[in-house]
Amino acid sequence: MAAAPATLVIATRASRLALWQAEHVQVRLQALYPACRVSLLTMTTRGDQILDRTLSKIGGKGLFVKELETALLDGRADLAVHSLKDVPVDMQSPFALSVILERDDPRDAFVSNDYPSLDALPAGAIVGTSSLRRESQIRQQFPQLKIQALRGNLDTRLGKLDRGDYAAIILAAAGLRRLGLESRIRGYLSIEQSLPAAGQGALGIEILERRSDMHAWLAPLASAEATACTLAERAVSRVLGGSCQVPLAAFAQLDGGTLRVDALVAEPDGSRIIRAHISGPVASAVQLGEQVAGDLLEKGARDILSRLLPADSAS
Ligand SMILES: NCc1[nH]cc(CCC(=O)O)c1CC(=O)O
Repeated sequence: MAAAPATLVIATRASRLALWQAEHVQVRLQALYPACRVSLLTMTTRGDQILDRTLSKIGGKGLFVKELETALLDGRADLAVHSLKDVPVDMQSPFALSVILERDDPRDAFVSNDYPSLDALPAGAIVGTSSLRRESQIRQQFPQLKIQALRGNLDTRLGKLDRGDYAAIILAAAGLRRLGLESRIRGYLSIEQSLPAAGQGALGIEILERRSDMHAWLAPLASAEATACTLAERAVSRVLGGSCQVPLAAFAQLDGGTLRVDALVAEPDGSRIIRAHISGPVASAVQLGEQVAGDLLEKGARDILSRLLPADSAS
């Protein structure tokens, strides 16, 4: 292995969640390499600046990653820390996802000041989420509720709830926990009730592919379990051409040496949800994900995707 690094610079977005994640990795790297100076390079991305339109209409998750990648290319930073959920599945050379860290709670959380759960909401109550994945699953189970868009960082979203714009909002439990906001969680949507997004709750570290020194330095941070699970989940999204324009969920769990992968594709209005699952050896994580995606396509996901995506990107 290469000699320990003298300095490491972590590129990060400026949101409180991004900073928590970057600082978490900073602390872990500092513990691994006590003599190294590990610092943060904080930047505001295009995705952070655009608050008035829904993300799915303006080009999606890549918006949050581009500026950070430029810093890697310029040599201003050595690594970028991301919520894995926000990292495009088609990451390409010269960039690489080097390691995936241990996963936090992957579930979606129910947050409300007035109600304990989705079941308790009266007909017509407004639930905030901008995720088509969450929207389709909630609409199928609770057609009497109204779903309305909810954008902004976690503090902004909670502020909109507190202002009374929504009866309840749905957020990733992991993000709330990281910001010390776990007390805002009134309940959890079970995995069955709201199948999570690929990578939800896990952190990924992006570097330049050619930095073999960085790969070696980061390797001790990897979680074998989270890596296997999220490889399968991201394989599902890759085959289905996943983006935030598609209600798509993929979640894998490891039980001994057996990986179980669950996935779904839905009509945004929840009128139809196509599900598939598979179990197999953890060493075949990617193939298991690809197989589940193939099952979904055969069961009707192809029709849904071809309507939701431009003709050439639905496979
Ligand atoms: N979509 C934005 C985003 N990206 C990562 C998280 C939370 C942390 C995670 O899921 O890993 C969130 C907030 C949310 O979905 O409520």
